[in-house]
Amino acid sequence: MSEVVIPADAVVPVVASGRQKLYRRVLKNPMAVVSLVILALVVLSAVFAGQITGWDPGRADLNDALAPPFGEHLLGADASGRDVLARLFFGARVSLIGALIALATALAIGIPTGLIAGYFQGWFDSLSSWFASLLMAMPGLIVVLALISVIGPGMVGVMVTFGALLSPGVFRLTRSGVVSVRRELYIDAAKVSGLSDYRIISRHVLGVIRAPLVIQASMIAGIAIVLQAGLEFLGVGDSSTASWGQMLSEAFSNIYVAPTMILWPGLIIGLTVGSLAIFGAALRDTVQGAEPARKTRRRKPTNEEETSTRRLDLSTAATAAVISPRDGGQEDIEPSDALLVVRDLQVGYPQPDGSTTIVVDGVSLHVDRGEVLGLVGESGSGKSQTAFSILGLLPDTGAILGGTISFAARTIASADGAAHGAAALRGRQFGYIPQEPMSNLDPSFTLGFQLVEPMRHILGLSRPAAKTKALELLDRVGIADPRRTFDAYPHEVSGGMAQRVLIAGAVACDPELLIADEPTTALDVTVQAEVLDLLRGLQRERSMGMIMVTHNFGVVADICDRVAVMQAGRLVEQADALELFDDPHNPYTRMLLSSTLEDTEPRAARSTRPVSSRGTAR
Ligand SMILES: Nc1ncnc2c1ncn2[C@@H]1O[C@H](COP(=O)(O)OP(=O)(O)OP(=O)(O)O)[C@@H](O)[C@H]1O
Repeated sequence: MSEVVIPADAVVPVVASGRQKLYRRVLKNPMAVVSLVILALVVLSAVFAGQITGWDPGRADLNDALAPPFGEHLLGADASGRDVLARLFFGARVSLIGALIALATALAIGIPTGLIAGYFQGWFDSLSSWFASLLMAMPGLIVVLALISVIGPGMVGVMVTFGALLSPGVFRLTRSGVVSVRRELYIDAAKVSGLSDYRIISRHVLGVIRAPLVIQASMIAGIAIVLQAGLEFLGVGDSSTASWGQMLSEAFSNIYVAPTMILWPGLIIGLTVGSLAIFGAALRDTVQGAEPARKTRRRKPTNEEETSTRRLDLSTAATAAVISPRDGGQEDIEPSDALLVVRDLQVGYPQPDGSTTIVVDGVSLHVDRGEVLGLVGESGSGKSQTAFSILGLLPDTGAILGGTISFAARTIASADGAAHGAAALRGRQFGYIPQEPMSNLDPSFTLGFQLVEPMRHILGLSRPAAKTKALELLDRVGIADPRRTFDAYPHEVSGGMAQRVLIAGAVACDPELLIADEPTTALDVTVQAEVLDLLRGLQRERSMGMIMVTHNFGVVADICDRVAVMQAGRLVEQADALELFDDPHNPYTRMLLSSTLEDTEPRAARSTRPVSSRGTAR
């Protein structure tokens, strides 16, 4: 069976305003317009075949046998005296319905299996990929001929079989499209906002493969028409109904007597299949031409970060073995009413050789209500892995190997895998602010849609109520023109605005715990301070607990009440922020402090902070 190949770079989302105006751009392409007109004429002639020709396609009159064109019969009559034009138009019905059946079957099998395999992967992916390869290796025509000998020449059975044999192409296209986006940060962001897998797949993933699927569908329809005509030509179709393949076969038998007879079915098959292919190509060109480059998942470190990391790397070896008196960050004063408690957390990645890479080891910390905990350390020290463990968003290859995580006195994660509470808390009690605002927004949807959707799903708000709340939130996070931003697509706003939108989204469902993963790193320095002010303001007015993941002690000085310092997956020191700045015990902490603060002063004076309920300065 011939495979329909869509180039990998066609697997791109139809985005932004491009999506709205796609049909307009397609209509500006002359090839697309011509092919659409031809396809429309074929469809109309099939639908109104009886009215247009006035002839019964099965009515034979030997007096008219092989009558020439432009007489009583516009395109002449065949060897049995049947009207060629009527048979062409009625034959179009057979071809179009056959193509639709094959197409529907291919899409019905290929799309769901491709979505599930690409999104969830695992055993289903392996099994379905193996099965798709098996189907593609089958000689399609022979399978269909064998089937016809068993079930007879009925069109439905034959075209369903064609569709099933063409479905691996759809499966592969869908799967590769899903795989290319499933690791995108905006998919993680959608998970964090509490959306179910079904909603993420239907809204964020399916949108990416919509355009390439349309292209693939046009090609499958063309192939189905050709294959069906080929079968009819070989005489294995239903001879009682007029069809293009049957007309070709009859014309071929009389080619020396009436050579023009072969022209009409050949022409209409060629025009229809060619138009489908040209329309698919025009659509692909339009989509690709309009596509802005998709942001990559991983951000390139800034020069400042690179320098900082290099500085840290030089001194890490010297400090690695030293643990301070406030060592290991082990919690000896964990309050009984703490909002979040992490005890002896160990996270690891099993390796193919049977060993396990431990990336977080024995981390214990807590966050009180209304408290900001800074989680600090150099790149690779395990900050994000700790945060993702709390959010229940570790990659499939990673696992919690030891310890527990409790939220509001309920265990939500443990090494035995018995507790999986984080998924239910995401978007509700847990809010998350990511590092790279742009990558965490789906380019296919407006910012407003991305704010409203979780609110409708999680808070059960109506669309107008969710929109009103979204506009209020946009106003609260300092967006100058909330309505315009609400209707904008991610590429139409600046990084700072995008981060404000994500902050609005993170607090939209009134979370109790906000986890901010280096929320200012990707922003311009002038915007960083404003975003920190905003976060601090929101955190205070809502009394949220907050974990601020950062490598920057300037940020800690600005916003954190307590600090936990991580090095190589372990906590090396944990203390009140004031104490830590005044008297860092651990050499690694001292080295971090000196490397971060050597060029800059903390922006806010710490003495201006209020005193928390636990008596720690903020
Ligand atoms: N999917 C993964 N598979 C294996 N190891 C991983 C994976 N993700 C992260 N790690 C490892 O876990 C360790 C901790 O990574 P983590 O992302 O938590 O660091 P980080 O302190 O947040 O750094 P950064 O500030 O650069 O984000 C690193 O050594 C990293 O290589």
